[in-house]
Amino acid sequence: MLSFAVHHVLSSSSLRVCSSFLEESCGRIRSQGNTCPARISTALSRFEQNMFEAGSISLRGCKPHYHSLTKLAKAPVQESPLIKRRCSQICTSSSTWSKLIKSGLCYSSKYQDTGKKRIDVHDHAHVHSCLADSISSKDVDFRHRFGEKQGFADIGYAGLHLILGPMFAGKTTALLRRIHAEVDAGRNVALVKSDKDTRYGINAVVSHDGIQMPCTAVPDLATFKKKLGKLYNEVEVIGIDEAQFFEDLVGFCKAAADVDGKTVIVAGLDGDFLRRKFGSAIDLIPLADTVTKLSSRCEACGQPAAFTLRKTKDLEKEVIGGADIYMPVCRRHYTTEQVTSKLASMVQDEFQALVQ
Ligand SMILES: Nc1ncnc2c1ncn2[C@@H]1O[C@H](COP(=O)(O)OP(=O)(O)O)[C@@H](O)[C@H]1O
Ligand SMILES: Cc1cn([C@H]2C[C@H](O)[C@@H](COP(=O)(O)O)O2)c(=O)[nH]c1=O
Repeated sequence: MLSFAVHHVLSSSSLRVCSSFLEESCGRIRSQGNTCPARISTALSRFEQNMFEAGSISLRGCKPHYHSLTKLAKAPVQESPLIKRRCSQICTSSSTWSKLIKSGLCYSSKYQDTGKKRIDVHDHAHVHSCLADSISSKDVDFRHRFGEKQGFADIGYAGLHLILGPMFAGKTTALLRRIHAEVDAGRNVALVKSDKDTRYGINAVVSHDGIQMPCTAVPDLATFKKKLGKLYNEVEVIGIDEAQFFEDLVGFCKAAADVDGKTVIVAGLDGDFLRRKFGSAIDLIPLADTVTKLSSRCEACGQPAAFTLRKTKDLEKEVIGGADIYMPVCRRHYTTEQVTSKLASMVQDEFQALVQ
C-alpha cells in the first residue's frame, strides 16, 4: 500500500516540479561548498512549501520519499512536521485515487485566481463508506472549511475560528458541533477547557443543555501542549472552550495555526458582566479567519441578547457560575437592570450600615 502511494506521489507532476526544485537548490548549496544541515533544511522547507502549494498529494508517512531526498541533499533528511501537518490531503494508492475521481465523489480542479491545483471531495461520509472495503480510514483525510456547505471539503485548510458572545448564546454548543464534524471527517481532534470551569464536571466540555464531550482541563494552554507531548504533532484540530480564562491564549493560538498548521476553534466570552474586555479572546480577532458573535435571548423581553448581567452583588471579574448568577440581556435591559441592581445594592448596603 505504502509503496503504491509513493509510486503515485513520485510520478505526479507536482512532485517532479518540486523535486527538480530541490535538486537545483541542493546543487546550488553544494556548488557553494556549503553542506551545512541548516542550509539544506532551509532548502527542504522551501521545497515543502512548494509541494504544499502545488497542493494535491500528501507525503505523509512516505519514508522512501525521505530516503530519496536524503540522497539528493547528500545529508540525512528527516520527515518534517510541516509535511505531516500541512499536506494532510488524500494519501492513497493511485488505483484508489482514480476510483475516487471516477466515482464522481471527488474531483480535481484549479483555483481560478492562482491556477493551483485543488481537490474537492463531495460528501466525505459517502466516500468513507464507499471505500471502506479498499482503504483504511487513516489513508483518507478530508479537510473542512467552516461556513461552507457541510460535507464539502477544502483540502489543506488550517486556520483560526472564533466563537464569541455572552453566556447562554450557544458558544459551547457551536464548538461541540464543529468538533463533531471534524471527528466525523476523520481528523485528529483535541478539546481543551480551563480548569477554572468546574460547573458541570472537570473532564468534559458541557453546554448548558447538557451536550458534552470529553476534554482536557488545564490552567493554561502551555500545560495542555505539555500534557499532549508528542501527540501534539498528530492533532489536526484543537477546540478551546472558556477561552477568556487562558492567559496564554493568543501566543498558543497564533503558533498552533500559523506555525503548526492546526485548525483552532476558540469559544469564549468577549466581555464580562460589566461589558469590559474579558481575557484575550478578542485580541484574536485580527488573527482569525472567521469570527462569529452569537447572541442569546434577553431574559427580560425575549429580544436578542448580546450581554451578560450578573444577578449577584459580587464585583470580582471572575465568578464561576450559571443561570443562578448570570442572565443574558439585550442592550435596553442591560442598561436598566445594571442601574436597578446598582441602586438595589446601594440601598442594601445603607440598610446593613444602619442595622449594625
Ligand atoms: N437564560 C438561560 N438560562 C439557562 N439556560 C439558557 C438560557 N438561555 C439559553 N439557555 C440554554 O443554553 C443553551 C446554550 O448553551 P451553551 O452552548 O452552553 O451556551 P454558552 O456556551 O454560550 O454559554 C441554549 O441552547 C439554551 O437551551
Ligand atoms: C459574564 C462573566 C462570566 N464569568 C464566568 C461564568 C461562567 O463560569 C463562565 C462563562 O461560561 P459560558 O460557557 O459562557 O456560559 O465565565 C465570569 O467569571 N465573569 C463574568 O463577568
